[in-house]
Amino acid sequence: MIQAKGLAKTFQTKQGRVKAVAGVDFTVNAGEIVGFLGPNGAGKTTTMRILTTLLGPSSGTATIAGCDLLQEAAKVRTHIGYVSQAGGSKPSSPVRRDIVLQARLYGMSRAEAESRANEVIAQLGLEELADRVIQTLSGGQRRRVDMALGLVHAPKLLFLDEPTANLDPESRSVVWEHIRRLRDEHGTTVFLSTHYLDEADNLCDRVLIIDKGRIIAEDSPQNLKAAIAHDTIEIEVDGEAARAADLIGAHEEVHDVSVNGSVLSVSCRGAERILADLLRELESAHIRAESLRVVRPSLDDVFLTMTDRRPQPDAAAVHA
Ligand SMILES: Nc1ncnc2c1ncn2[C@@H]1O[C@H](COP(=O)(O)OP(=O)(O)OP(=O)(O)O)[C@@H](O)[C@H]1O
Repeated sequence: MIQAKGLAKTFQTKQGRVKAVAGVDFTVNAGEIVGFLGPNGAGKTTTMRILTTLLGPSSGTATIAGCDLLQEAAKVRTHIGYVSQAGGSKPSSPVRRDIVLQARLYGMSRAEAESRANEVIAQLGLEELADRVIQTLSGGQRRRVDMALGLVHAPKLLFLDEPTANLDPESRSVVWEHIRRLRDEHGTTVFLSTHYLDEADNLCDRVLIIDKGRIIAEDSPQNLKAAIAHDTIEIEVDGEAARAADLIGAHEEVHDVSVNGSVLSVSCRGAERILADLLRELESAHIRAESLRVVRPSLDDVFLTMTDRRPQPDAAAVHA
């Protein structure tokens, strides 16, 4: 659905040249929900604006829904929807009227526009709100109206710029549910930027991490977590914690063991694979495990490590 090749954008400013996007290559397949992550100023919005034909690249190209971004920009626009962070709704308009107007702007007759408005209103659960004036809606409700506007022409591909920024947890999960349904029930491909790593983890099949204008990682949240960060097993033992730490530290899959009172923190790969081994070792040394807990790495760990916000011994391997 998206194939970006060497996309780059340099802005000319009074202070000099700003390389916002430094040559990105990536693919988004039909039916995927892909998250675009990166720290402030990494180049997310610039890349999105290029892909949605709002900004010309300095170099590189892309194919969007089978159309060439540069040669067939008008055709690209018929296949995509874009919901910017600011949204596109008119605050003083009632919901249905704004959606019908948007459909008319896409060239639909009044009857077609009204029928399509009813479809997207139902799709986004806006039936009860259809006659309300947009400025009276909550942030989450308004975000769904913005999405309805972006979907009015039934695009194959929807770009969402930080779809749940500043929403409360409940509104966020409602928006997530609608994004999932868009993909599951309508086959829409979704490319979204987000600052929320839990959003990427919960919602996205794959994430792209961009930093300083370059894509530095591209994989499923699960694979990224497995590649970058260790699991931690916390084991509470009944005495002889130092001897237990020596025993466990000798296991080849164990990266590090630290001791705090009677609790061992075991940093390792594949906790579930080695847990039984570790418990057997302790048992044969007559050390009882009182309790244990497995702590999984989060996508935050991946992000902080990959964007060099936190040093990690294995980061270089993933960068390579
Ligand atoms: N029109 C412009 N003129 C000059 N520099 C720009 C322009 N637009 C963006 N930039 C610069 O390009 C870089 C990337 O900006 P961009 O908005 O794409 O980042 P972002 O990843 O979307 O950041 P954020 O998460 O803060 O929205 C930044 O250094 C920004 O200051």
